[in-house]
Amino acid sequence: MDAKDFVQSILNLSQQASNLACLIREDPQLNERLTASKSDRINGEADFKTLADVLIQCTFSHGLRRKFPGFKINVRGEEDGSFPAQNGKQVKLEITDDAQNTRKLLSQVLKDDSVVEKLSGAVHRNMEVHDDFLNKISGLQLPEELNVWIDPIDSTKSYIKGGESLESVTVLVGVHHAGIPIIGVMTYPFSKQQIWGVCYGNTCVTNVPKPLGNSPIKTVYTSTLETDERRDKLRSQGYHVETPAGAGFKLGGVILGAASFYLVSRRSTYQWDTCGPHAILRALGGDVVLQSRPDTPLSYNDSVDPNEGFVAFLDKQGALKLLSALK
Ligand SMILES: O=P(O)(O)O[C@H]1[C@H](O)[C@@H](O)[C@H](OP(=O)(O)O)[C@@H](OP(=O)(O)O)[C@H]1O
Repeated sequence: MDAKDFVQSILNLSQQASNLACLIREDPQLNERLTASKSDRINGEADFKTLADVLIQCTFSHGLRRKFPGFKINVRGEEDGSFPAQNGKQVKLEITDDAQNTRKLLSQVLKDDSVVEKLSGAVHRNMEVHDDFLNKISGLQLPEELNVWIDPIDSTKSYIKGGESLESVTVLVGVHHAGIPIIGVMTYPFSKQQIWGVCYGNTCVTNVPKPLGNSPIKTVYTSTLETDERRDKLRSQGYHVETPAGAGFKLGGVILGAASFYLVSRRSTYQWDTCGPHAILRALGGDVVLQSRPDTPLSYNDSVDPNEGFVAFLDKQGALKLLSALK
C-alpha cells in the first residue's frame, strides 16, 4: 500500500471527524445535549458526549475500511462502538455507505428527527485535504498489516466546557506496526490545524517544521496528576512547569516547540492518546520513552491498559537531564 494514499485518507477522515466534533459543539441543538448534566438529559438520553465519540470513531473506521478493502487494517479506539438506545439495549453503531441505515441507527438513540438528520448528514459528507508535503511519501510502501488507534475527542473535559478551552481538543490517529508508531495525524478542530508525520524504514517525513528549541529555560508540561513535590523540584532546578489540558495537546506542544518535554509519572494516558503524536515526534527525531527505562520507547499493541509513566521529547540528552533532575 502506498503511504501517500493511506496518509491522504487518514487526513481526510480526520478532517471529517474534526468537522463532526465542531458540528456537535457549535450547533445549538446538539450542543444543548452535550452539556446537559446527567440528571437533566434531554428525553432521558444517556450521555451525548459518548455518542459523539462513538459516532466519530465508527465513521472513521468505516471510511478507512471502505477505502482499503482487502488490507488488514485493525482500527481500535477509546470507544467500543456501542451506545445505549432509548429502550435500554445497546446499539452497535455500524456505519455503512447507506445514509438511511445511519438515520435508522441514530433514531434508536435520539428522539429528535432533525438532530438525527444533521448528524447523519455529517457522517456521510466526505472531505478532501490538500497538502503538498504528501508528495514526499509517494512510493513508500507500507506493510500489509496496519494497526490504528483513534482518540475521537481528546481533552473531553475541555470539549464539554467550551470557550477558550476548546483549543486543547484534538482528534488523534496513530498507526503502529510491530509495536512501533509509524504514522501520526493530529487534528485541532477548533484552531483548524492538522499536523502529521510518518517514520517508517529510512523515511521520516512530517509537515511540521523542526522547532528551534534554543531557549535556555526549558518548559515542561506535566500531567494533571503530577505531584506538587515533583513540580517544585523541577522549578527549583530552573525548569518552567505548566499543566495545560489534554494529553494530545501536551504532546502537540512538544511537537510544535511550545514545550521541551511532556512528563507523565502515573498511569494516566492510553495508547490512543500517545500513538499518533509519538509517530510525529519520531518523524522529527524525537521519541517517547519510559521514565523507569529511558532506553525503552513506549510500544504499541491492542491493549487498553494505561501506559507506564513516560517523557516525550525532541532532544534526548535534555530528557535524560530532566529525569536525573527528578531523582
Ligand atoms: O479526554 P480524554 O480522551 O479522556 O483523555 C485524557 C487523557 O487520557 C489523560 O491522559 C489526560 O490527562 P493528563 O493530564 O494526565 O495528561 C487528560 O487530560 P486532562 O486531565 O487535562 O483532561 C485527557 O487528555
